[in-house]
Amino acid sequence: MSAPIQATTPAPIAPAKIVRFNAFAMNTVGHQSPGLWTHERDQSHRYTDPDYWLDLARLLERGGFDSVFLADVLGVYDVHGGSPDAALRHAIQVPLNDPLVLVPLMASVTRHLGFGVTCALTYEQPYSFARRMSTLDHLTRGRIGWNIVTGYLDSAARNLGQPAQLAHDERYDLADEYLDVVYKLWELSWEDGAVRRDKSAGVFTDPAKVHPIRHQGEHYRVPGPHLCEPSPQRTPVLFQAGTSSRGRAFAGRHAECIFVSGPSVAVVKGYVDGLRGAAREAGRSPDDVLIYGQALIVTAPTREEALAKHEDLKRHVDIDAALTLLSGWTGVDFSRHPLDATIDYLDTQAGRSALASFSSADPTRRWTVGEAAAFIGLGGRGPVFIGDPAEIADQLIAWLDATGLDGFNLTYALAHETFRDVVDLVVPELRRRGRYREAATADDGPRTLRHRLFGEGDGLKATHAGRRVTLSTPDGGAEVVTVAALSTVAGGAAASTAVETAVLLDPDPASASPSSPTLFSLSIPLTEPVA
Ligand SMILES: Cc1cc2nc3c(=O)[nH]c(=O)nc-3n(C[C@H](O)[C@H](O)[C@H](O)COP(=O)(O)O)c2cc1C
Repeated sequence: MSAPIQATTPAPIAPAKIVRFNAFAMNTVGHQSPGLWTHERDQSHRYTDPDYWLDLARLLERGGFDSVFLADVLGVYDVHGGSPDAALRHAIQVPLNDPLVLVPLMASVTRHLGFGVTCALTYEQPYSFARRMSTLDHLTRGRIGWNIVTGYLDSAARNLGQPAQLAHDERYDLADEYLDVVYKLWELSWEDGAVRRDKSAGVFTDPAKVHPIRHQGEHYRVPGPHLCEPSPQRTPVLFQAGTSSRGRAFAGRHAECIFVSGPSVAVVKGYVDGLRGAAREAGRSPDDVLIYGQALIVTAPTREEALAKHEDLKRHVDIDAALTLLSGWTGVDFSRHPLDATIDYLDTQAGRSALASFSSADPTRRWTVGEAAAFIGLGGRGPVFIGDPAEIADQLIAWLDATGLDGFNLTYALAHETFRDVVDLVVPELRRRGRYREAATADDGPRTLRHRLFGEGDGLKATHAGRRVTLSTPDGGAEVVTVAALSTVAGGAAASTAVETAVLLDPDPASASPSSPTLFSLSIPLTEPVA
């Protein structure tokens, strides 16, 4: 006799992940498609015109993009041929204006779009930088993000008072301490209730609720307090884009959103797995980070039109310009190598991922210099998806499934035509499939960028719960703790007692090594008022 059939509850099916879009731009001509500025339809030569940026902001808002990511470097690309000539001739990220000042402009015509702005921490003191970010977080009503970079161009260091840039791993060590300082300024210096604006009592700020941070580290000494009152997010959403082993460790510790660039599923999947692993090692959930892969979309209403468009774009790629870009990214002067030479990996003091993505990151593929230049010529170091809107949606979803990405950091070939095609053709197709956020309605209140990305909360806690931090205790000792929720440390009434009580959960001396994150190494009671 057969066993009675038992009713089973079917396992709940997880809803399919939405596809996220981020727009990759820079306050310059061309950006990631060297040579394309010469195309008659490209508008990027208008980068000095405020309307150029206002139009882009309105377009991305209409398309429901998570954010616009504004890249930046502080030097010229002079590795190729040992001079800036090629960069100047081909407009390879020069001329280049400041990205930060675009933000209030673009924020003034949008309510939801986030801003991931690149600022190199290497050349600026954390105290003044923290104020600039707080100001922008106020002015955008909580939509600012910071792409944390340490730079990769020696030309930047030489112009900013250093003989050469710091060595690769040292830059990340510096960055860890920098983050330590700015977290303290943003999260711990002002309690939530510090600003009273009490006209009848004549008290604007309660001094008992504003604290020094007394940071004394290897590179920085910052007594505090922070100059700004708490902004909607306090800490801007933290973006990062390094995949070397040191870069991954840094990202695992700090990043909430990560950008990766790789030419194939194999390379990108390797990056994604490594980065999620690094988040786990830092005591966070691997899904606490959103990872966006670089990509270019070439689309049109029909497949034939899209293919023709792609052929037309390819005709404007300039190989010498592409090599100028690649040389700057990698620190290798590719003008000295024939186009048919194969690329091997070597450690340089520039960024390491760019070279690795055409060599060691995929051992099954050997790239020649010419192939790599042609590849990055259209859309930089990511794949190019070509087809009608349905074909594009299929490709995006297939990449998401195969790599574990959360979304795409979209480059353009033609400004702003490429993004307009995405917004008008691809976004509606993804929405039809339930794979894209719905259009914002008038009822959708403005949300902070962090809330919009992670679905809850405005503060760092939304993604940093679970991480381990080292606290210096008042008696000079150190204690490694797991943060249950950053709200217990960050601001508010709880902050005054958090150091001794709420935050000291799960002491874990095993991980108390010098490399442990030292997020809140406070050696002062948080209740201490400003002297
Ligand atoms: C998509 C993407 C965008 C980047 N944007 C910038 C940037 O705007 N400015 C900058 O100095 N570095 C930028 N970088 C470089 C990274 O900050 C980092 O230096 C690089 O990825 C190498 O890191 P790694 O050696 O740890 O792999 C970017 C990297 C990627 C992948």
